[in-house]
Amino acid sequence: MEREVQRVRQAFRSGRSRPLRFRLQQLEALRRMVQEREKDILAAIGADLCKSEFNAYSQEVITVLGEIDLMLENLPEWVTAKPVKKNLLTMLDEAYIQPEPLGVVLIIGAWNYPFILTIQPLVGAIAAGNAVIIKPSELSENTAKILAKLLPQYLDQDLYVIVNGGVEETTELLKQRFDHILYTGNTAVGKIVMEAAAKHLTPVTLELGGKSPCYIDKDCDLDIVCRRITWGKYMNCGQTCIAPDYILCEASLQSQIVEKIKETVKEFYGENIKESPDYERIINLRHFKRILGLLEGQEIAFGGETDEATRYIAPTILTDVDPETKVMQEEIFGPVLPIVPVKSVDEAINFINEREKPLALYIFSHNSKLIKRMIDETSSGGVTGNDVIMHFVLNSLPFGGVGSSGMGAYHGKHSFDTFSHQRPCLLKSLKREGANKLRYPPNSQAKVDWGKFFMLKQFNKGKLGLLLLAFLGVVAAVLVKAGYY
Ligand SMILES: NC(=O)C1=CN([C@@H]2O[C@H](COP(=O)(O)OP(=O)(O)OC[C@H]3O[C@@H](n4cnc5c(N)ncnc54)[C@H](O)[C@@H]3O)[C@@H](O)[C@H]2O)C=CC1
Ligand SMILES: CCCCCCCCCC(=O)O
Repeated sequence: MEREVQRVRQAFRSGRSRPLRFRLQQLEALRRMVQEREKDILAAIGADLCKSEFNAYSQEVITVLGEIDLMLENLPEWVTAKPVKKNLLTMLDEAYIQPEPLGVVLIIGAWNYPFILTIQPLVGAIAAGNAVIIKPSELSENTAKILAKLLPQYLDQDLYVIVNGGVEETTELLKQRFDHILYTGNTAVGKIVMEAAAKHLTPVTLELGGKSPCYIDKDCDLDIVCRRITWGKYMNCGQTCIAPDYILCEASLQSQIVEKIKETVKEFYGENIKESPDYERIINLRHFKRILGLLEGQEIAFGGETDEATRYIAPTILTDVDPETKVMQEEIFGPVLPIVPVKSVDEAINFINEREKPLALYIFSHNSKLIKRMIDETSSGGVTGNDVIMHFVLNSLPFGGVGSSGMGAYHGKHSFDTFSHQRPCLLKSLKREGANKLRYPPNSQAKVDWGKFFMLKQFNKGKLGLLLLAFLGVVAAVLVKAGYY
């Protein structure tokens, strides 16, 4: 592993990942890969998660293509140095921020959206001029294999390297020195990643999980609310990090919510959900059994059917859920939707604030003041009001967690920034030494007074002095303009 990382570092040091033209070429090559090998990619995702081609395309491929297009369009502007505001001391100098690549980036992906969660960060890392080691999840083995086959056919083979394997390989990788690590996965492993990164002072972006609450106010259109929640909760069989994990609402709304979700499930997946090409399966037996364990002792208001052989779990709703039970203690990551009754919005806000900061918060209400109030009085990685999931899709919004749901963010320009160092540059002239002498020893009250004038715009010599100084300023400006200084 050490040799592999060294090889990538050597390639980075060659400097060829830096020029804008090269970055654009690589992004175009990646886009060609996705377009030319679309069938293979969709088949691999399909085999991992029992997902239809339509769903694999619309949930994973579209967003990646959109991200590449955005980079291709905006990269020339983003890589350009940005001049910054100057002060009196630096008004004749050049001052700007130059984004520069960080170096060798490690991207560790998760299995639930195995394509987008590795390729979307890769797009950002290439755009920012880095070399990259990509470690897809071993649980989505078909996607991991197809990526290992395709990426070297389209991208520079020394700069962008894929390493497949499990915990052992990831552990070995994490011993190496990187310039940034972006990890997507569960919070416990997030701590392992951060600990390993700390040994090299490597910055991390941690895209973790958690329990994302969904508050439903009684002032709303329940038909629409339930349709949107049904889509976001049962998409990918509930294995979405920003799926609404549980519902908070007044007890009286529960039965209507159950009825409306039930109707929508029928509308979306038909009478026989098992036959629906739009309904996925649980990734493996371990997760299947874990989710079944969460149902123990619960009041199942809808669903609950399971089939171990195909790892099928029906869209399920639990009502009157006790917050102390297991299903409310860990992220569900499956098609089980608990409803926890609360008496008021205040109680909902307290409920959210008493727990770890979630990755997403969803609030449904006609009352925009209530939505804003909940945003102001809680914290979460992101928020969508009156819908679910959709803040992930808008790539002008940074995507990431806060507290135990993660740190740092990516998507669009935010990815470019995450994988860049914003390098402050001040370029002075070797002339104009007269003004510089004010900061050299020996120091004096007069120099301090000049320092106060330049840095704090304070002048303590009375009105006459100020007038004189203004006059000198005008003379200096004229001289500068005329090129005498
Ligand atoms: N914030 C976000 O964008 C997302 C967060 N997630 C979260 O990820 C979780 C599901 O993913 P996981 O089951 O964790 O995915 P996983 O089992 O695929 O693990 C993710 C990566 O961590 C590596 N890994 C696993 N155990 C390790 C260990 N002991 N040491 C070093 N590396 C290790 C794996 O090789 C894999 O590449 C959920 O909590 C979900 O909410 C999932 C998708 C998106
Ligand atoms: C238009 C639907 C796009 C859905 C993409 C969802 C990917 C979320 C990744 C995750 O949160 O685990």
